[in-house]
Amino acid sequence: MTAPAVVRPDRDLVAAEEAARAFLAALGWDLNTPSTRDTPHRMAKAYADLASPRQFTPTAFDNEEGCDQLIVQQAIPFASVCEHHCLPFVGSVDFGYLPGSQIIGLSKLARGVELFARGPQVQERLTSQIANWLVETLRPKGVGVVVRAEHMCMRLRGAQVSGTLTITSALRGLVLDDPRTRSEFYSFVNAGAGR
Ligand SMILES: Nc1nc2c(ncn2[C@@H]2O[C@H](COP(=O)(O)OP(=O)(O)OP(=O)(O)O)[C@@H](O)[C@H]2O)c(=O)[nH]1
Ligand SMILES: [Zn+2]
Repeated sequence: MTAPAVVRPDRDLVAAEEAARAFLAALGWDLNTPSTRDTPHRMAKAYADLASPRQFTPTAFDNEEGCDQLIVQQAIPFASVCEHHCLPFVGSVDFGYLPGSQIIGLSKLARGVELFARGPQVQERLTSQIANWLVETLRPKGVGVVVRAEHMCMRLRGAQVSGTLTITSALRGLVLDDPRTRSEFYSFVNAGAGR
């Protein structure tokens, strides 16, 4: 299992802190108060955290029960960073897959979301990376991923719209090609919408 290409292993927290200090000073911040003295350090660490997914093993099991129905997990929360403005976008992921010879440990779906969310992203790429990862890891008969997110770069600045959700999807295999499976996937996803 490979880490997403967006995560840079060569990060330099000392250089990031110095750059944060120069950046905030250039914007007129007073970095000499007791409260802001350590802000460049905190800022460097905070952004590094946002680009640091926890690694894990995507444990899979033989599909001994011969499960041939969709396995769905709803509302996996995530936080990512818009690569255009370096501001967060936050939301949730709904997953569904039609198993082949293997099923995946349920917690690994949430961990897989984090793996791709923690780094500079656009929502469309995040969505398809999650779907492709499940296809490569599990070789299921089909996969569906729906991502709902609010982008802080739209909420806090620019367009300044609050509560707008962007919805993206990536369907693979039978979830894409078989109308009955696709419709069943969306009925699960829509049943959880608005929660
Ligand atoms: N497709 C896509 N666009 C995104 C995503 N995150 C942010 N953007 C958009 O990236 C675009 C960047 O456009 P620019 O015109 O270069 O930036 P800007 O002048 O700051 O634009 P405004 O946000 O409209 O003020 C904006 O429209 C953002 O809403 C994303 O995940 N997917
Ligand atoms: Zn943005």
